Amino acid sequence: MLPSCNIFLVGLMGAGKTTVGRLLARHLGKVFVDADHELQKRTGVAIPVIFEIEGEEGFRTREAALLRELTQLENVVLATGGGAVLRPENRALLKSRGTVIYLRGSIEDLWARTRHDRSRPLLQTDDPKARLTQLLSERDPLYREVADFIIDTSRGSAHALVRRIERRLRHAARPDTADTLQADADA
Ligand SMILES: Nc1ncnc2c1ncn2[C@@H]1O[C@H](COP(=O)(O)OP(=O)(O)OP(=O)(O)O)[C@@H](O)[C@H]1O
Ligand SMILES: O=C(O)C1=C[C@@H](O)[C@@H](O)[C@H](O)C1
Ligand SMILES: [Mg+2]
Repeated sequence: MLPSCNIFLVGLMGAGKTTVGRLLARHLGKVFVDADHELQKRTGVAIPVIFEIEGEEGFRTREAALLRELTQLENVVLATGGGAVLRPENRALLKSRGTVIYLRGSIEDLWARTRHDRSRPLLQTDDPKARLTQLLSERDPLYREVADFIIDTSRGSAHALVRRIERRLRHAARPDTADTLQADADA
C-alpha cells in the first residue's frame, strides 16, 4: 500500500463501492468516505437534482472539485462515484494518492443490483440495461487504467469481497510472500 494508506474504490453503478467500502473501512480501521453521499450532504440535494439543474457537466465539475479535496485525506477508504474516472485529472489524483481497486461486476449483476433503484440519473432511460452495457464498455478501460488491482464482484458476498481485498492488500505490502493469489486473479 502507498504511504498515505488510502484506498480508492472505482467501478460502475451497482459494483458495490458503497457497500464493500463501508465494510472494508471497518475491517481495516480506516475512515469511510463516500463521494456521492458527501456531495449530497454538501449541496443539500440528491444527485438527480444536481443533474436536473446543472446537467451532467455541472455534476462532473462538482465531483472533480470534491475529489481534489477528498484525495488529500489520509487513511481513508473512499467510494468514488461511478463516473469519477472520466476526467483525466481525477484519474491522475486517484493514481497518485492511494491504492485504487476496481470492483468489476458483470452486466447481469450490475443490472440486478440497480434496476429497482431510481437514484442514478444516467439510468433513467428507456433501456437502462443497454445504457449500463454501454457505460461499462466505455469506462472499463478507464477503470483498468487507474486500478492497482481488480476484484471480480460477481461471486461472493460483500464480506467475502472484503476478505479477498484484504488478502490482495497484504500481498501488495509483502510481494515476496507465497499467497494464493491465483484465486483472485480475476482481472
Ligand atoms: N457483492 C455483492 N453481492 C450482492 N449484492 C451486492 C454486493 N455488493 C453490493 N450489493 C448490492 O448492490 C446494490 C448496489 O451496491 P452499492 O450501492 O454499494 O453500489 P455502488 O458501486 O456504490 O453504486 P453507485 O456508483 O451507484 O453508488 C446494493 O443494494 C447492495 O446491497
Ligand atoms: O456512473 C456515473 O456516472 C454515476 C454514478 C453514481 O455513483 C453517481 O456519482 C452519479 O449518479 C453518476
Ligand atoms: Mg455508491
